[in-house]
Amino acid sequence: MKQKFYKYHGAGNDFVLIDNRSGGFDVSRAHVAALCCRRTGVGADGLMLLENDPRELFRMRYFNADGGESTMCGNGGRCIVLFAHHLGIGGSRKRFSGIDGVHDAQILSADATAGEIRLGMIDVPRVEKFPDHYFLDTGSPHHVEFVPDVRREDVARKGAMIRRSDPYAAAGGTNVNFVEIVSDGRIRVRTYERGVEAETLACGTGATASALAAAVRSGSDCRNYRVDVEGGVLFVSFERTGDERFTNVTLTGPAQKVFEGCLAEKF
Ligand SMILES: N[C@H](CCC[C@H](N)C(=O)O)C(=O)O
Repeated sequence: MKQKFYKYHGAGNDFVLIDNRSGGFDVSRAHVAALCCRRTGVGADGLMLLENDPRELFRMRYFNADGGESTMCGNGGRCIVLFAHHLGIGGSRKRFSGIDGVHDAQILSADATAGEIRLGMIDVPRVEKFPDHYFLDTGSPHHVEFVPDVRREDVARKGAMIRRSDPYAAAGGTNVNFVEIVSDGRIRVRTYERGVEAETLACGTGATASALAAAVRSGSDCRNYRVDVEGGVLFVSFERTGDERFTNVTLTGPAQKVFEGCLAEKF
């Protein structure tokens, strides 16, 4: 039987989605990378499988465009919630398991193609501060540095250099975010994504990391951030306990179905 696939994006971060509840999808590195290839495949920043889970509504597995299974994807999390909605799985609130733990999501609005989704992210117990950057894990690892004007940043070159530098190289690399403070509670972010090995139009865990780092850096008591990214606008909210512990972290933003299709027999 031909394998159906679906294409979604969240603020321009785009994904191939597969309903793999019956199992059997070929997750070899070569097959996933071939599907994500923008010239000879479907083309995407990543691929996600929706699978059965023993306790939660479903399980999300995330693979980067290089074919490797990876850590949490925030934009992907919002897209897979809309995908589950389109498959008739669960109601407006959905609880699913990801590689970093359980996520509670709420569909704020949705129609047959688009939706606005609020995604619960994991707690962030620590934000590491360095002279010229921050490092934190919001479900994926993020290097965050603040710059006067993100539009002037050579994200491709600087991002690749930092992503492969020590100490990140030995730990499997990191995503790299360049952040401009627009005002208290508003930032502009550009992200070089590990596993895509390029700048993406948005990175959900990166937008989240950038907002938390901006809160630590500013010392303000702002708890809600608007994050302007190349592909649109995301919103991050959180609670702070102590100086650097973040809980009730949420990432809110759009998810959009683009098309669906069937893979050719041999694909
Ligand atoms: N490339 C990331 C995973 C996807 C993150 C991004 N697409 C998001 O929306 O959070 C990594 O390997 O750490």
